[in-house]
Amino acid sequence: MNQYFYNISAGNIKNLWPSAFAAILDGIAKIIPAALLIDIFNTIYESFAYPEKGLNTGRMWIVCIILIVWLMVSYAATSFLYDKSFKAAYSLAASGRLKIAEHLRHLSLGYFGQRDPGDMTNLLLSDYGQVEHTISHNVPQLISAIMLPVLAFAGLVFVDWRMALSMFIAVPIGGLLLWLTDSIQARLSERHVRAKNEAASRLQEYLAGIREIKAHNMGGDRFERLRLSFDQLKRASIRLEGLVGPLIMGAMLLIRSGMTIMIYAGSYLLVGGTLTLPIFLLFLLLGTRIFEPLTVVLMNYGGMRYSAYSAQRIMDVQQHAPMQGTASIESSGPIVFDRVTFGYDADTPVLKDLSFTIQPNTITALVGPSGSGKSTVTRLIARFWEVQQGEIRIGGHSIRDVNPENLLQHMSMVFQDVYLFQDTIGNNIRIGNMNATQAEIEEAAKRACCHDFISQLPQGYDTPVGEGGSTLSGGEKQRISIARALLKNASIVLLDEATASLDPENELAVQQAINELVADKTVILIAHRFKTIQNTDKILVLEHGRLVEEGTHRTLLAQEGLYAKLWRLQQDSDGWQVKS
Ligand SMILES: Nc1ncnc2c1ncn2[C@@H]1O[C@H](COP(=O)(O)OP(=O)(O)OP(=O)(O)O)[C@@H](O)[C@H]1O
Repeated sequence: MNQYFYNISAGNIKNLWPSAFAAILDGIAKIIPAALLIDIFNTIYESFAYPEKGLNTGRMWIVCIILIVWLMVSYAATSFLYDKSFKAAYSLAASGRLKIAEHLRHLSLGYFGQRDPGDMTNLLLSDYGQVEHTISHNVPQLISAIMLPVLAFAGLVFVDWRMALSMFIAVPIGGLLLWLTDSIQARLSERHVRAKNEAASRLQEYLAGIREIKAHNMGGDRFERLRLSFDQLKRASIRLEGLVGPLIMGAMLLIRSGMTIMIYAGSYLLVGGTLTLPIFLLFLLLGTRIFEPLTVVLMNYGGMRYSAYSAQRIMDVQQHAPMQGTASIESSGPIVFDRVTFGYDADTPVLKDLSFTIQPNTITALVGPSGSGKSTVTRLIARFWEVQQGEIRIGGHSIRDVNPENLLQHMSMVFQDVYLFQDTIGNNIRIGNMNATQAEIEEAAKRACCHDFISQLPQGYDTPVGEGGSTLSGGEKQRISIARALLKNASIVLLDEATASLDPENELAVQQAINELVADKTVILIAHRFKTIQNTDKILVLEHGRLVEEGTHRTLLAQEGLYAKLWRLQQDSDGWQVKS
């Protein structure tokens, strides 16, 4: 139970106090008027039983006034505290979501490779929504449902222990039933969440790949996977409701049977003369009130069990250790790969025993056949993944010890697959430097050869970009990405096929812009077109994740090895054309 509260409060049980306090107050507020009503009844009853005394109107008035004042005070107090509990729930969820999003930023990209994107979206929206609802609605109900019977039992035992016992005797049996079936419910909830995540992932995949699905007329297979996942979700939902529902109904029935037992026992004792009518009425009135919250809680029990699993998933992500490191690199210094072995999956290394040194303020080109590990080298320099063996050092510091934020401050990157955010073009360039002025953004855009096309758009730099940059061409996106890098002006520049998707007209201009960008920088460049790297300071030739050659264009050609072979192949392919 403690773990449950710990989880749903995202590790801070104090967050639940306002709702707990509100719930207890609300519970007491419900009992007091009932007790006062009994006093009114007792006063009237006495006036009939002892007519010589007459009706004690003074007492009646006092009780009525207390009742009115109590109702007003309790209304004000509970609405104030409920307001607090709802606010606590919603702010907990809002800050929790942001905290998780921030935490995710500090995890290595390897972590995301192990999880489905749909799963993460579900976690942040659906799981948090579930927990939010539990804290704002179910936790107050649960606390009230537990506290009320306990307080009532403690009080009623002194009024008439036989009646109190008969009223509460079935409660532990109902609780026992729930406890015994808890593991089944936990398992079914878990399966349901998994099925829901799978359906969300398949749907996301289907929508993201809709272009390919249409282009290749893939309806059948893809649609089948989507249909299967929805089918699985339907079955998991039916199983969850079908099994958990009757169990909860059973527990509810058992608990409610306490009222029947109490009525039976009360009638028996009343007839026997050992119980007075007002006491019997008191138990009858309180009985309906006390078990009401418990019934509501049981109705929502499935949802609460479910949210326990949601909360556990949130905690698991929160407890996943972020990337460590406190050192900072002041000036970039040489980049050293020291016997680095790395695989996205630890059992299949992509880079094997890789060693080389890149001197500061030089341009180093990475070449090699497709899949040889060139992009992986650049991702490791940026510490998107941690290496499994060996060490990468920048300026003498192992990057494992460097603060990841500090490391990335020193790097500008231009990837093959550019992602643009759903924002204006200007703001997408500003990502390079959030403090940049409009003039600086335009200057960077001019140098990256995208100012002209942006200016021709109806809203210029304020033109919104579709999600992922879907409203721009590949070349346009890449130029915007170069503008970002120019704006960042970091000392290490990682260029991954920066000019691959540009038309020949723009390529020259972009090449000039890149030349400006790379001046006095440490540059690691992946370019498939060898003519762009003939003048680089060093070329590293990779094959199957190993460094097979290293030198300048001239020395490598003279070696007549893999580089010379790839160079000749490219020379030949440059002369190819599609024949009509
Ligand atoms: N995120 C990833 N998860 C698992 N495997 C990956 C991932 N990225 C790349 N790989 C694999 O690692 C190997 C090296 O990939 P990498 O992208 O570094 O090669 P590359 O030389 O840059 O290729 P290309 O020239 O085609 O871009 C390939 O076998 C690739 O399939």
